[in-house]
Amino acid sequence: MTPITPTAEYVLPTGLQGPFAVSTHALTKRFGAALALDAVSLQVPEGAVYVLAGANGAGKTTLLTALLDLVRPDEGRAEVLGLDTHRQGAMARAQIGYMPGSVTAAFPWLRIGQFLSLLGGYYPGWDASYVGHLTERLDLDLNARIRGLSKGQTRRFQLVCALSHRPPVLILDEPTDGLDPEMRDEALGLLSEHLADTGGTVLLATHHAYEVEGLADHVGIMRAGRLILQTPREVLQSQLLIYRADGPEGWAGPAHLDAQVIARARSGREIQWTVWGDKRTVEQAIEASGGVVRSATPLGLDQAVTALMRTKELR
Ligand SMILES: Nc1ncnc2c1ncn2[C@@H]1O[C@H](COP(=O)(O)OP(=O)(O)OP(=O)(O)O)[C@@H](O)[C@H]1O
Repeated sequence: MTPITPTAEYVLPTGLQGPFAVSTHALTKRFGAALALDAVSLQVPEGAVYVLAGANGAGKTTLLTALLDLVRPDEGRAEVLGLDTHRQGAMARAQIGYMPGSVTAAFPWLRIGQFLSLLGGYYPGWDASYVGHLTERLDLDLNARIRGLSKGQTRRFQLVCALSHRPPVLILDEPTDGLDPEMRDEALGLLSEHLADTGGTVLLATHHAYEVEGLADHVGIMRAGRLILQTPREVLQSQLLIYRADGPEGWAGPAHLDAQVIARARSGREIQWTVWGDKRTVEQAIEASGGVVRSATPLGLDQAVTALMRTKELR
């Protein structure tokens, strides 16, 4: 099959409904000449597991760090649970469990247990037994010094720090990066338990959407500083389908589809379209052109994200 990259511009609806646990309003950030965030208006509904995808350098980390007020936007503003992330930064951060994308951990001379005791002092509802449960599940030695941790151990330690105070909002930057498969499953299991216990909201950036296939219910895709799409998962599944169809010798499919073709491929007489649009409308267009639709199937989360990331332009 030879995929054909479309050249048209696409307009995809968002359809997101509030209240939003995290929202940004035309957030813009420049690093010199580089436009890292271009008027980003993110909307993460309360209780959502929102997956933020995008190629390297798309602006995901800049967006997440702006929510922590670690990066100051040039324009626009952001809110977490209704708190302005700059003017009410300390209050907003108290609501957030944050796992950074980098493996650098603070206070490298401390032991894990010492650091967690220190952290607990900032949270009135700190539950030491829950923290013990987290460190045990992620196989962390409380006596280990932070500076001596491997990359994967540091990532596990960072995840414990993010979850330990049971925050209502989790912001996780590549949470499984550096984890071996067993620890990745353990980490995702803890995340799932956290969600069941707290009913909280998760915003996570990842290059591996398949890992959160079972958790994610909202998707946002960034490209070159722009949020080119954000949508509930069920909209993705009902609107973005792969159509497999064939027709008589020489059949090339409908000249025009009243929907947005994300990708096309041909194998012998079978043509495959990845299309965003109303299923019945697409099927009727294929049939009207003399084709027979053999199947119309939704894409898995990872497939959908990859297909949408590859399109030339989404607005
Ligand atoms: N501190 C900085 N100074 C200068 N440019 C920066 C800085 N931080 C980010 N950038 C630039 O901003 C853009 C967005 O970077 P960002 O790290 O947010 O992307 P990303 O989507 O998280 O990428 P990745 O998937 O590789 O982690 C890139 O062009 C990057 O080079």
